[in-house]
Amino acid sequence: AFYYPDPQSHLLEHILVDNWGAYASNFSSAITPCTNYVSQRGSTGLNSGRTTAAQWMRVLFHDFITANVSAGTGGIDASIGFETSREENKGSAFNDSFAFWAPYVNEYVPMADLVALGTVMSNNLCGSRLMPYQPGRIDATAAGHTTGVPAPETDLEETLLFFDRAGFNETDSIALTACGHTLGSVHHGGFPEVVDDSTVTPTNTNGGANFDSTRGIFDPLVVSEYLSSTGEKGGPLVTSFNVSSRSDLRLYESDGNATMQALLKQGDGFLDTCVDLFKKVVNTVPSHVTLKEEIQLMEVKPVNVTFGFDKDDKLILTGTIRILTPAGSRSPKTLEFSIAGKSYNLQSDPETGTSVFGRSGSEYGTLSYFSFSIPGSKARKETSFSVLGHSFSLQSETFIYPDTTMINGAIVNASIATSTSTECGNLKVTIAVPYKQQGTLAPKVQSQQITLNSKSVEKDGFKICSGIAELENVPTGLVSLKVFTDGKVADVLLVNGGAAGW
Ligand code: HEM
Repeated sequence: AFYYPDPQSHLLEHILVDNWGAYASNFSSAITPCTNYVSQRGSTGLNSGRTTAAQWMRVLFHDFITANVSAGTGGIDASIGFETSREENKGSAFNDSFAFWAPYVNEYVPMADLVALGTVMSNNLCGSRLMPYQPGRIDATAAGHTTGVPAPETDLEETLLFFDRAGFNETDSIALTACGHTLGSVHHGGFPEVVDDSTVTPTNTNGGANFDSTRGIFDPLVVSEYLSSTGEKGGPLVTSFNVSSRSDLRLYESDGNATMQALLKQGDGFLDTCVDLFKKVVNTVPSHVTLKEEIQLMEVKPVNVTFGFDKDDKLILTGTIRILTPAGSRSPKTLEFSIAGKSYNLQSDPETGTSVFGRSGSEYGTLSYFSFSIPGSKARKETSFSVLGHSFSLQSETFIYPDTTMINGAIVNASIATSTSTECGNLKVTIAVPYKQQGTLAPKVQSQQITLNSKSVEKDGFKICSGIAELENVPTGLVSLKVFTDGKVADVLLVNGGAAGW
């Protein structure tokens, strides 16, 4: 199958862009609306007083703040998953978030990239600016050695030391804390020393006391309400009945409120400041990690493109083209698809989706989809096709045949179509599988080889080689198969999106 521009960028672009409607990634729905709590269903969730979009940012903060930038250790590496029993990481955010993210982990998407992505999504969907996103983080295999997360009772000096260790000066620490504390709440359930039980009600069962009057909107309100002592007055870490729990007050006042005043003056520019600071946080990684290029939005994106065989066992090339139309423009009803000097007129599918990309004001971009099925006689031996002047590469020499490549429980069946002159035994097939692991809710990816039988069948001039393998356990998410010819990857197939609904 073909993933543009590559499997990793495709998967992450899908989460970022395909927000709602047809082919949506289920990632966005967790924080739609932004007050949503995804970890409990129905009225239990609605009345929980918890906010998934906020939890995701708190997870980022706790994974990040134990970074020691001068030693090059820690930062965004998902080590927080191993550290949830530490007193400094109390609260439900960590396990809730990792449980939701776990099905999205696979060979191309480590948990650490999802920790970063969670905050990017919270910014993108909940009223902030679109945040740039670079993948390439590497998951820690154990808890980090460094401890020390600021808690409500931590004194100012130590709080600033923790931030400094992670590369943040006083001004940026104040601003980052205000940016984080524009979403969500402090909960009596977890922090009774900050919030008393008066907040616990049938419609707020965990007793969430909000940081500002809009707990689901990324806005500068936390700053203005703090400075004017209106609304939530900066929230429980400013106003707590327990003076020693007023950590935000101590921090904001540490420079005589100069930073908070400056943030207020910025107006909506506060959002740009937050994006810059969050960018620094998500990109704080251990020194052995090099982040990759930013994920680029694809206005024209082929998805699910693969060679296969039709009911008469003839080769076909199938897939769907996704077109993003910005708000205010009309999405196309037809589309020209060109291959081998011939053009095909595609009709749009009835179902469309929407995206924060292409957004203008309160209107979203529209995603429309155009399915295609091209006879193999036209596509075979071609090395590319094109749509709206964008060219996409292809090959049909050796491919994983999706119809008979599947996973049932822990059993994998793989089929490879290749030239009739190839020996099945000369093809190498590997599978990378995410499994549960001890000590963290983050799955761990392991690879193994699939041996192909020497027996084969023929279809439309191809030899089909097959093999079966048993996995050590049932996968927790998407598995990736690769076929190699002469030591080079000839084709990749992503199988079994599962709960993540890839
Ligand atoms: C002095 C530093 C900080 C302290 C002492 C602190 C402390 C806390 C506490 C006690 C909570 C309540 C958690 C709960 O009840 O579930 C909380 C919530 C939160 N914190 Fe902080 N925090 C600090 C800085 C930050 C920073 C820098 C960020 C973001 C980058 C951040 C993001 C959040 C978010 C989004 C929530 C809401 C979580 C929810 O609603 O579930 N915090 N913080």
